[in-house]
Amino acid sequence: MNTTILSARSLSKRYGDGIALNNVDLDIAAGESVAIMGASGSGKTTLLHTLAGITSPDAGSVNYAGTEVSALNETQRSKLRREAFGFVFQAGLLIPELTAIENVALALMLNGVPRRDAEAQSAGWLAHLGLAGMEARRIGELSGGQAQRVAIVRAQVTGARIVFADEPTGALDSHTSANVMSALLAATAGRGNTLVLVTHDPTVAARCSRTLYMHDGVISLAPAAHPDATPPPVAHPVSTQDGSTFMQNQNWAGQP
Ligand SMILES: Nc1ncnc2c1ncn2[C@@H]1O[C@H](COP(=O)(O)OP(=O)(O)OP(=O)(O)O)[C@@H](O)[C@H]1O
Repeated sequence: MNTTILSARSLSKRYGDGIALNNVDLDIAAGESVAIMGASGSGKTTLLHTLAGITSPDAGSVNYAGTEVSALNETQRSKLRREAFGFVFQAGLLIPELTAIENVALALMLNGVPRRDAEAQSAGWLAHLGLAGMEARRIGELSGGQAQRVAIVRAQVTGARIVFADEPTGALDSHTSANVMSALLAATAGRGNTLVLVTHDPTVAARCSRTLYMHDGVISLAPAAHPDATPPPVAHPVSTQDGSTFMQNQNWAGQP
């Protein structure tokens, strides 16, 4: 649980006169689920994209499992993203013209898996996340929660060691959001992989093993006095399908 899989050192990123990341240091261990909260514009998405090698920092470095991500060229970074990382975003990255199974299988086929194998693996994973019978539906024929579960399957079907999620439950009602979070945690930290997610929702953050707060491009362990950063309730242990449980959200024990 203590093996660092992703670390950032002195990350800085400016957009014009604005500072999106200001000298950020962060270590994330394999198997952790880390929630990033903070006010709008505080730098959460910039941090997520910089950790994932989508955005290049102006200064500082990101290291993934011994690889200096910031030193890779775009082709190498894109290969790393395809093979080691998965992504779940609020609006989804799903292709509406394709069916659920085609969306998932595509991720495998891009990594060289033959179509027949890709579809067989995808069908297994879709069933695992409660989507059996929906394989042939196009994305528009699924509910928001079902579509997000397809996005989760697609993000981790390639064996992603880290899944980055930006507001994965942002468009969902609270009941569906809780179900999608269960699926996301079971498919990532529940399998020993890592989840880094951005959320405005304290109940979503409370399901993760650690919550970080961003203020003006800086990370802290405590929320600002801002309505977006209301402390989450102490987390309940989350059961996985294999009967184990996730850690509680530890930041809140005994904190004001
Ligand atoms: N591509 C860009 N061009 C210019 N400015 C940007 C760009 N991306 C982000 N910014 C600015 O950087 C700052 C941090 O943005 P970021 O999207 O990381 O914040 P956030 O905390 O994720 O916000 P939100 O919760 O609203 O999504 C903001 O001031 C934003 O306007």
